[in-house]
Amino acid sequence: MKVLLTGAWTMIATAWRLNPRKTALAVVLMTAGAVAAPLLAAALGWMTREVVAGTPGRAVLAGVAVAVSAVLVLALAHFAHLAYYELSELAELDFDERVIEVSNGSAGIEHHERAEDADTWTVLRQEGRQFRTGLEALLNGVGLVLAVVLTAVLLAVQNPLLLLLPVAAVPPLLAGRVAERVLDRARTATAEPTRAALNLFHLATSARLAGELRVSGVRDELRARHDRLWSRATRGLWRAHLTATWVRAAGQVVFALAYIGGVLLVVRDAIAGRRGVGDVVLVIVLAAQVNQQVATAVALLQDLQRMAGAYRRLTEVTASVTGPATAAPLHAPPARLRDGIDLAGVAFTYPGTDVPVLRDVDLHLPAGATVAIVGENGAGKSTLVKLLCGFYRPSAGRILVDGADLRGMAVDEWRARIAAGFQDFVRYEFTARHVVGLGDLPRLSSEPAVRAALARAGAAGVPDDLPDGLSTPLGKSYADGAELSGGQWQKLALGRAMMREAPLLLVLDEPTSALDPEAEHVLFQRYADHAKRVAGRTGGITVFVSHRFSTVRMADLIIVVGGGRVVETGDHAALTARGGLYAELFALQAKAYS
Ligand SMILES: Nc1ncnc2c1ncn2[C@@H]1O[C@H](COP(=O)(O)OP(=O)(O)OP(=O)(O)O)[C@@H](O)[C@H]1O
Repeated sequence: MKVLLTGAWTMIATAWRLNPRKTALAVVLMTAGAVAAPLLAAALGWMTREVVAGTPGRAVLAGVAVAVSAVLVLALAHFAHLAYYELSELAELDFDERVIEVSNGSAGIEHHERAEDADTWTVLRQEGRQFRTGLEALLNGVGLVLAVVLTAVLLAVQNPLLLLLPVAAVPPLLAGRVAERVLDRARTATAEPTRAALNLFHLATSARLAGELRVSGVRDELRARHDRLWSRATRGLWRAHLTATWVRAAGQVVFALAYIGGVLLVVRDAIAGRRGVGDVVLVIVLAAQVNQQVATAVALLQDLQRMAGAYRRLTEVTASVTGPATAAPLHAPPARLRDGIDLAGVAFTYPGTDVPVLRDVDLHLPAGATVAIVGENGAGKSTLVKLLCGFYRPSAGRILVDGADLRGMAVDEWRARIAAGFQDFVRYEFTARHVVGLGDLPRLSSEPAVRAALARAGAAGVPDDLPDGLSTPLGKSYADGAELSGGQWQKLALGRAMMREAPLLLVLDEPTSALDPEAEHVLFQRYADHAKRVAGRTGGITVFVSHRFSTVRMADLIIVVGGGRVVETGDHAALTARGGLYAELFALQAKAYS
């Protein structure tokens, strides 16, 4: 009940915050429309009484009352729709924005890894779409409460025993709540196959992946898997719907019996001459309305419960993402790096798994250095980079920035001093200028800054190939959006990473995989020169992950990762002379190219 009231309150408060005038109008119209229904029953009873009594003048008056209340019942709800339609659009948008904010508002990204949170996100994305129904239910509910009160008064005047009718409405209400809980549990339980099926659907319909899917001929396989996942999800939901229907039906039977009893009570009074025909008509219509009110209340309660559930999930996920507030004051990153970054006994295990991905990592990344991380697939290179960016906290050990623990540093401020380019970069469908400028928000639209960043990324020529230069909208979101090649997208993403001119840490995690080795080599050479100049001022460290040894060999320090441990460190000359894993990998690649 508390969840329900909190959800209802949050909804009405949201609607009021978004547009108080429309909220008030919708409440007034909905309430008046709902109250008009019992008034219609009263007017019908009155009209019947006047007709039976043979008073035509009063009967006509009562007829007008019947007509007016009938029109109000039909028309007011319709006008209320117009008022809350816009409100529900705004409220849905507001809900989506909160989900986006929570999804991206945390320091780390663990909440995207935990399976139980992933299920909550899936349900949240779906439930957000139901906002319209939730708000409509709430507004209807306000009117319904008044209508129920008025109906109860009219029934009590006829026979106090008839007040048991609304009481008999309680079992269907409770049954409705139980049924919704059954459905809610099923929705959470089937979130995993639903998420997997949606993922397959996006994959199978993505324009970007269409080529690979065709060549590998996996269409039927994907369809079969999609089918199996949906069947699993639907089976679970169907079973829950069946149970819910039985539970609801049992509740409704209780009310149906009470309804029959109530009508018989007044009919008996009428036969005994204690009541007139008008009273019988009134009770028959009112009792039917009580039935309808109960059905509406059950439906509204379900909608409200679903919305309340969505709010509860959002609140829970917000709390789990934000975590408890840290008591100790956080320190700011240094203005410039003097010593560098140290990793002391660092180990890391991904949330929800129990195999450590990194162990016993002790490293010193000197200020101003260019550092390459190499190793075989799955060795832990990207994980190391993510720890440096503060996406995750080490499970053991410490990362020290000029001696200060990263754990105690204000993550937002640390991020503001980092620039990063990843293999999985974002294809923002904005103008080319903004696609790059987003790398440094204060200079989002600055043409000189964007061009300089593109030059550092070896991508100065990309805008020249676009119909409207940097002003060209990119991607399929626009009718006239230009579509870029994978390499062009990657170059713009690299430009974005280069927007911050003097970061303390620049991480490049295979951001050049779509470029040819020579282009990658030239780019790193150019960037390393720039980095050296900037490093003189800020002591900034460049860390890059690459499988190409022609690039790697340029680094001041090469870190070789193998099986979750650092197996070798040194520069190219020292490592080749050592004849270890690096020398082996280097020789293998050199042979492949020769
Ligand atoms: N989000 C995650 N959750 C659980 N395990 C993960 C996650 N990301 C990576 N891993 C595991 O951690 C190990 C190291 O992955 P990582 O991405 O750091 O390797 P990598 O050296 O960068 O590999 P590659 O060269 O293929 O990019 C792998 O075994 C991988 O399965």
